[in-house]
Amino acid sequence: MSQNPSIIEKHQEDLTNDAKIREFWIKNVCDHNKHSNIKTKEIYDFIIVGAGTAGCVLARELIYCIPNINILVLEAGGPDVSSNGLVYLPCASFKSFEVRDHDWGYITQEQRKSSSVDPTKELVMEGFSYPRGKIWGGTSSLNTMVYMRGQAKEYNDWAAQGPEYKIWDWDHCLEAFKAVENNSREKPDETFKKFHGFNGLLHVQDSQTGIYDVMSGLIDAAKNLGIPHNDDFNGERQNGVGKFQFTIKDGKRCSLADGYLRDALKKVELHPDSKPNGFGKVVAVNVRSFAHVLDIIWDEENKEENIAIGVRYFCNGVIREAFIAPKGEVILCGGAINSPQILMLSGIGPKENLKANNIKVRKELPVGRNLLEHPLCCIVAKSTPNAIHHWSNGAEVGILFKANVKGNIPCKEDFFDENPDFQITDGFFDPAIDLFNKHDKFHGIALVCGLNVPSSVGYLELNSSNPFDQPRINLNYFEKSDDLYRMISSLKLCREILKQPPLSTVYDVKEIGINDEFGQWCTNGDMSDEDWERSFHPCGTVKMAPETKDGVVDHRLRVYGTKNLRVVDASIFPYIPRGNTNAPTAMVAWRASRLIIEDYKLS
Ligand SMILES: Cc1cc2nc3c(=O)[nH]c(=O)nc-3n(C[C@H](O)[C@H](O)[C@H](O)COP(=O)(O)OP(=O)(O)OC[C@H]3O[C@@H](n4cnc5c(N)ncnc54)[C@H](O)[C@@H]3O)c2cc1C
Repeated sequence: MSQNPSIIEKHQEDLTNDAKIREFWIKNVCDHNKHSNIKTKEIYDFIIVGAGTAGCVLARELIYCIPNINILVLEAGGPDVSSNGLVYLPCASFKSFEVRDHDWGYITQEQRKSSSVDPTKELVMEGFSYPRGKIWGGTSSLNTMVYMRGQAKEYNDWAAQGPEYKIWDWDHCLEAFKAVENNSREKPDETFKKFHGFNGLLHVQDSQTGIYDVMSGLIDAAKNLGIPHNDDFNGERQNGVGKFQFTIKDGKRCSLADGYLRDALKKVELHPDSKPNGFGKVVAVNVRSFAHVLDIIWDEENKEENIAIGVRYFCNGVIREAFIAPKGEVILCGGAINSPQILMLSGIGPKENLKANNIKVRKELPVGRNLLEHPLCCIVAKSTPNAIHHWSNGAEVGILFKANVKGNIPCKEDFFDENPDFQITDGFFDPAIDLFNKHDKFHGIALVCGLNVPSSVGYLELNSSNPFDQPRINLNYFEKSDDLYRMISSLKLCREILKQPPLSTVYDVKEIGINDEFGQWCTNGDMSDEDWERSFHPCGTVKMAPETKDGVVDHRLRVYGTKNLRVVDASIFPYIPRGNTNAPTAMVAWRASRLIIEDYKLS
């Protein structure tokens, strides 16, 4: 189909601005009847929606493992080369997720609840900005680069959902983690070698700044309280204090676009057509940038079966359609907010929400219902000037332990518990680095407390049937009071750490406050309410589980009640990993590639 060129020309400038795109969409594109003569017919073996963490791994694995196929990758954002290379700079990682061009610009819903501590008090959490990468590499191009997998236990919980889920037990997941990883630790010992991979395309390394004054001060302060040292959070045990490893290579961020997508793009072959003198098929991955997928195209001749045959997308002011070849699949890798949105726009989701938005229900499933997150609160302290290395990526030390459900300071047993549920990540800042944009007047430390196993569960739902409209993101933080008390327990621990030498003695560290309204009860009143609210790890919204247990995809990540349609990204996690979510998502994509390859070869 071709759009009226004058409309496109007129709006060309506006197409870099999200609000304008939405307006343009409503005025010119929404009316499908106006464009019923769409003619473009593109056919691919696989259509991957989203070139994020999962999409990049999947594209690379499929193109190298299945002969003679071609793949279309549709990415709503652009290549990761703009912003003067900002995304590559580890020390700018706390800036890169604020660059509007790379971000979907989501804002969470306001949340109101009565206080668990003082039920007469109503608490209001305003909506806050919720970064998600809209760029090659997706959120791996703007994240903080911490390499953390979580614990064997939770993957075994994934596998415990039924005999067929055994393909997700720790042994299978560890194989996938190792396949993706290329760890460059110097002189790794035998235990390290057992748990790590050295030939994958995702580069992982120790902190490039080494261990320097204030950072080692923080580690010593934690050790003073009896917290054991841990030199590998992805090894035998996860508890303790130590340095993280990072997805960095040669001083530059290694996103999954760097590691995987660029490698996939190297594979280009001309596969001869079977007909004499026939044109060959180009066997390659075709990445189309600024291509926003609107919905799935279904085979209308077999309505009952919900057979996905392609996708509709919006690119350069034109609606296009792309189709899959026989044996092909549509694979959604849009991440935990967008994959459920695309499913719902395509008629797969909770009946009430679809009907409320005039979307025909094809298959009723609890899409968007299991929104899992790691709530974060932040405690801030001043320190002596210039204690931070200017090349630091801001988050280098981790402290993992079991938090106390009654809100007490964790004790020695909690520090040695091998299933920690809490993660403190340091953030060092100085005016030059300006960690949160607000503490620009002093040098200091932020300890970011993250609840790794929250009991509260959120949900997301459509706000409208407009694919450019944001879905409503309801996080339901601290709905269950044990989450709040574990957070309070950990903030109290942070306070004790900050009082310890050498932080208090050598670096003159002094607490300023807890940036969390919900943490007020354990402060001494001297606090600020800014920035408490950041959180970065949404997952679970397209849950992998039996259909009777609120699953949306089965153990092979196929959407229930449909054909030729899978979801492969952080949205399929049935339970949230105890740690960060980039490595687990890449692992899921690698496992999924093996399942897809098996199914392709069998079909
Ligand atoms: C600020 C921040 C810091 C973080 N820090 C860490 C960290 O230190 N360590 C860690 O392990 N994890 C971290 N994470 C989380 C981690 O990066 C993500 O969980 C992970 O990248 C998710 O991968 P994904 O494939 O599910 O989604 P994404 O990587 O978000 O990929 C989805 C892709 O799909 C595209 N897309 C979506 N909808 C459409 C559509 N309709 N049409 C076309 N394309 C579409 C998007 O533009 C995007 O490129 C952080 C996250 C944030 C936001």
